[in-house]
Amino acid sequence: TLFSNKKKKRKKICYIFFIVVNEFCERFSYYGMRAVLVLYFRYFLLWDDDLATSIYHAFVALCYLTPILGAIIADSWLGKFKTIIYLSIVYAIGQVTMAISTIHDITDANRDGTPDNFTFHIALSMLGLILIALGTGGIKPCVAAFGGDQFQEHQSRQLNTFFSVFYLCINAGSLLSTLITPLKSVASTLMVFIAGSGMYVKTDPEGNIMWSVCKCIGFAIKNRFRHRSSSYPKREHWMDWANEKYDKLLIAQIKMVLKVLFLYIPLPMFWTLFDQKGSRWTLQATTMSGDFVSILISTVNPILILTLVPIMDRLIFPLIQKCGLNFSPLKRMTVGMLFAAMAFVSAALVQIEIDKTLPNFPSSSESQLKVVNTYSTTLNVTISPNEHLLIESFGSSADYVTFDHQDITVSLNTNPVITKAFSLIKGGRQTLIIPSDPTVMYLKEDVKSKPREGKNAIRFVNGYTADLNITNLDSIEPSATTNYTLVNQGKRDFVLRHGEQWCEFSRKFGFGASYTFLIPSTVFSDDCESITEVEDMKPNSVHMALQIPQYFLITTGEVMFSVTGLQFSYSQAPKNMKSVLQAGWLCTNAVGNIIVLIVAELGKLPKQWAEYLLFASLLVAVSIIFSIMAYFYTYIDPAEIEAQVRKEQGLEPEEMEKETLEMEEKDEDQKNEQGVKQTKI
Ligand SMILES: NCC(=O)N[C@@H](CC(=O)O)C(=O)O
Repeated sequence: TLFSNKKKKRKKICYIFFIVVNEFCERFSYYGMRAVLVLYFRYFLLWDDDLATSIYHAFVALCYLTPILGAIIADSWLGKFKTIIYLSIVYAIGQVTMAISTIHDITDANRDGTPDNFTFHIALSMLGLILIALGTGGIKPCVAAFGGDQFQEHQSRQLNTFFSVFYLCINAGSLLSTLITPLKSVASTLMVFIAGSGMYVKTDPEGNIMWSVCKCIGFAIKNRFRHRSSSYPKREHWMDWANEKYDKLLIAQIKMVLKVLFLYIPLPMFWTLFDQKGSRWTLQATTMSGDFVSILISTVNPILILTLVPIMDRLIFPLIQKCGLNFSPLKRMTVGMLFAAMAFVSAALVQIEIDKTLPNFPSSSESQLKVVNTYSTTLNVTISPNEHLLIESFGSSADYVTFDHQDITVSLNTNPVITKAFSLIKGGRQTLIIPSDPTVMYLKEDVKSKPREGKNAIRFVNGYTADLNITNLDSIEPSATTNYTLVNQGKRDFVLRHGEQWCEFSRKFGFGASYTFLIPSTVFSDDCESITEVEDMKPNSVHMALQIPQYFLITTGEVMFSVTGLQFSYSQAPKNMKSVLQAGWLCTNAVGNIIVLIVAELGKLPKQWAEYLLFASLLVAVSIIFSIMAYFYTYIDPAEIEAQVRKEQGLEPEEMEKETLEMEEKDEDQKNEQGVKQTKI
């Protein structure tokens, strides 16, 4: 017996291995594609930021809505195993379609590097994304539930460990996807999963269960309405009004599912906060300093998951249990929400620090102006009505001057005095460039937000007497100013050239700054030494490491909330509705994403830190509601309830046991048979 038990255990570990590796590959493919999706929208399809972000969130929301479809197919029709296989094929076709849509040569007849028919690429990529959403979402509730199905009722500890390992694999896949190309992984996902085919415990679908559930609920509501008069005796549960027509077992199962789904109502709020990691927090990072921005953003969550899941599972939860505290799944989920709320408080504190260092940008009714003087002497600049600035040659005004009107007149104390009228841009920042010939002074528009991704915006004013060529920039005419160019952090070299003459100019950049470099007429004679720099926007000074606490808190929250939610959804579902409840759980994520979309569309509060605090407070309020709901929830053992109902229906427990034994034996025989067949092959 001992030998055969050990053998069984080894066999189980082996086929669980196929399932978790399958999940690893699938998540690798999904996250790898998702990581470059916004970039594809921005730089290939040339969509603006808002459209790219909205379509991205809509796609993510779709990926979490399609699980309902997958669950219906699995539980009512194909069974989980076949659903996973077929929808994985759809998934692979989606990835291939998406990949083809990125080949610009298909419509680039003139070979200029830009597709000629954007509609074709957009249509193809949208089709690809829909297929991917159908594939990834469709299989998602089935894979988790299918993994759970491999365990027997008494193996609840192993089941919990399975879900933790499952979650680890999800995040290992997502972590690695940032390093390797995702396409090949869909094919490997399928192969790994099929490889374990002969070993799995496959539960058969039980007819069109969803349709029966809907009909049964509909009948209960109708019947209750028909018997609304007080002369009819009350029933314990409103679903009991379906007793006249429907099987007691089905009604009991629906009651179990509805009880859990009701509990899910407040949960999308957690995901609303969680999903802002990829949007608001990423934007926050671009206003901070530190050279690990992209690595931090794409890897910190999975790395923390890989560390925290084992710590929680092996250390924290057992320790809490040892202290005699009952840290039930719903309590864990509540604490998870509170951690997410704390993460947003931490984000608000970081934001307050960042705000202290941010420039004072103009409001929509104001205009800001700075003055740069490349004239040969110091100038006294008067801007009507009462702004007086003294600006040295090859220098600038100390900071931007803010006006609440747009029409200004500028006077220079040259001989004769030069006066010129300008109209400023409302809500904009501009620089008045005074060239060597001040009569042609002109306005140049400045950046009015922090350069993206921690880059630096730089431009040059040519005070040299002839055209100049600067590395990577078009040639600049005398007295002209280039448009901004974005440069990365670190040391950058620029070569300035005019005919045979040249000099090299080096500059070390931080993050998120903006500079105007003034090139004097002596530039070649002093080997670029005399180039002066005007700081239009200071570099970011709050270090990105300050974001680590918020990532740590939200990931701790995720481990408590998401891993537990996954286990809870499986354990509280009746056998024939496991995938349906997994889909219900995933839907909370979809709704969370949709809320992010709506919030983004409605716009933000004027202060970002206030928005973070608002979200934190909302989640605290929601977690209080959830804890009250959880207090009234009684954990159930679906198998026990089903057995009890069967018993009430006249099926004796012995008969049931016999039936189960027979089924298990049949299963075992089937597997042995397949094993023999495989060996023969
Ligand atoms: N750390 C993100 C993560 O693990 N996400 C999971 C859970 C989910 O999105 O519902 C996943 O990608 O499956």
